Amino acid sequence: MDRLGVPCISLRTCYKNSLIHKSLASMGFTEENEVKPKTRVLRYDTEEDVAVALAKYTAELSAKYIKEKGSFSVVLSGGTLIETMRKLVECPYKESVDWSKWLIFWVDERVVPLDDPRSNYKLALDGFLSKVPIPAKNIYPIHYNSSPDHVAKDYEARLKILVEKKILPLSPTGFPKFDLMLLGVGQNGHVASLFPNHPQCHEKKRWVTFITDSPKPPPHRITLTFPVINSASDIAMVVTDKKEAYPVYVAIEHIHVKPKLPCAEVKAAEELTWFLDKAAASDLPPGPPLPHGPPVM
Ligand SMILES: O=C(O)[C@H](O)[C@@H](O)[C@H](O)[C@H](O)COP(=O)(O)O
Repeated sequence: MDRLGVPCISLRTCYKNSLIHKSLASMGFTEENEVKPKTRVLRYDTEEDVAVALAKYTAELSAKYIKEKGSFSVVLSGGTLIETMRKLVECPYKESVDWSKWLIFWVDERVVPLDDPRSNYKLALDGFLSKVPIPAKNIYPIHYNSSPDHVAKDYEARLKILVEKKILPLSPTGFPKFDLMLLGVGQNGHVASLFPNHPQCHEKKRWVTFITDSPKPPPHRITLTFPVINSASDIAMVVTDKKEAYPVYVAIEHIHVKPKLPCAEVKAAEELTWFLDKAAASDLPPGPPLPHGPPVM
């Protein structure tokens, strides 16, 4: 927060914006044609502030995408994200959001029955989906049926059918294009169920893959792959814990570490927004990051 209580946007973002503005102005574009910046870092004092900001951001994107394309596809993760989404199911958003146009997917799932307490579907159902009128036919859980490989193939096949039916658009990259992904970050820098030093991070063809030795329990998990994650239009990285301060720092400051941290590999097609509370931002330089380029490797 700055002294006026306004969340700090990274100077690097402001710098990028000013370059974008200059080049647009030289091409004769006006503010109306404004291009979104690629990355924003929003720093808040508390987790409560993050929850408030995340609800506003999500509701605004919902209105924008529904106006533009008639639907809003949202990809959820597990962990603390659902709890941080709590303000979205409260006034004014509970009433103002057009929930009938939402489509819900999961970026990852534990290979357990959907009513198992460890299931990301159950987590979202209990904390979010049961509180808003999203039509059941618009909710696409990752079904547990047999082996992790089979579950992953099944979800990929279902996504392909949605693309064929034009319920989901295909991005120019050849992967499905979701409107918004809401991701958490693990202490070891993982996102979704893509863990450092695991081959799933390098998958280039499959839309959905699986892991049977996840360092975060349970070991069997299904996950969307990076080509799908990075084809999403907007991505929010939501982090509100001191435990994740180091991976947040590595990703935002472009620090070279080996193995690479998955959270540093996330790129949105349009805009990546980091929502951080003070604890999650505590390894970043004080105040907004400096307007320099990535550090020399
Ligand atoms: O199912 C999962 O475990 C997640 O999707 C995982 O990627 C999670 O988002 C991170 O581990 C952050 O979890 P926390 O928010 O609990 O730190």
